[in-house]
Amino acid sequence: MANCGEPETRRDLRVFEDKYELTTDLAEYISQLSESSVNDRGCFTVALSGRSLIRLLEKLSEAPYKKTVDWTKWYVFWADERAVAKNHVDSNYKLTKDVFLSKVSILSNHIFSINDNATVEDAAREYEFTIRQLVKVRTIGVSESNDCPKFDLILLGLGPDGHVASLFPHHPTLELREEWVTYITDSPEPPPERITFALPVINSASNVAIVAIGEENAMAVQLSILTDDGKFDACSLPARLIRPDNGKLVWFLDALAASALNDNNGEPDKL
Ligand SMILES: O=C(O)[C@H](O)[C@@H](O)[C@H](O)[C@H](O)COP(=O)(O)O
Repeated sequence: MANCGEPETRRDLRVFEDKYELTTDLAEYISQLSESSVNDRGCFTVALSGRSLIRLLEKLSEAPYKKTVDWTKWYVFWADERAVAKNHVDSNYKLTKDVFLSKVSILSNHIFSINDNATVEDAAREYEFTIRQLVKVRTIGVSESNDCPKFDLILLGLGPDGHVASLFPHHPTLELREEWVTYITDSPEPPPERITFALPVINSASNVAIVAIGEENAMAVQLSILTDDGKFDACSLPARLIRPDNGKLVWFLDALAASALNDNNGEPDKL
């Protein structure tokens, strides 16, 4: 069993009555980060993942955000993608396009989807190369502590097994330190072939949000946020390894996903 080290517990928890309240606050959070990044750096780089999480982004295509967000300054990436055609129902790109990208005015040359015409190995290498070029010209920032890209925001869904992006429990990808983008061919959830950001890239972001909805995620949420007792194997729960070096981590939870938290191991913000 690999030992990935144990993150210190950091809790910025936002717990909402239901998915609708969560969606409203998430949209506001993203729009505020977009505004501050555009003010500070002239652009906003965001990497997406998840399925239900991506569906929540539809809120940003509605009033007031459709008009108030400076979409032309957005650069969109995927923290993970499935190795399927871009028009396949399982494609994260397709889902994002259908529910969000097709409804806002992000420039098409600012949308960095992953090549669906290459092997996963080549697609991962190509994607990392693209990101390296954008870091060179500082469209994507660079981490102060290593040479990793510093995305303004990385949005992560959470699987009931504690996976984030396509980083699954006990998978060797959790050990990667040099690669920025990697691939797997043995995903425990279909489809088996996927491309994913490695942990150092996620942990170099300025902001990371983990979004979990529903009772099926309650145990993974509880174990991810649980105070370290020194014995917990973090690699059994990749979400525990999300610890931005210099950035902020926020958990967005609906009441069902937060239902296994209690006063001893979590103190959700009162909203
Ligand atoms: O392509 C994927 O399968 C996703 O990126 C995946 O890894 C996701 O993060 C979790 O399955 C939970 O996602 P949701 O909670 O957003 O559905």
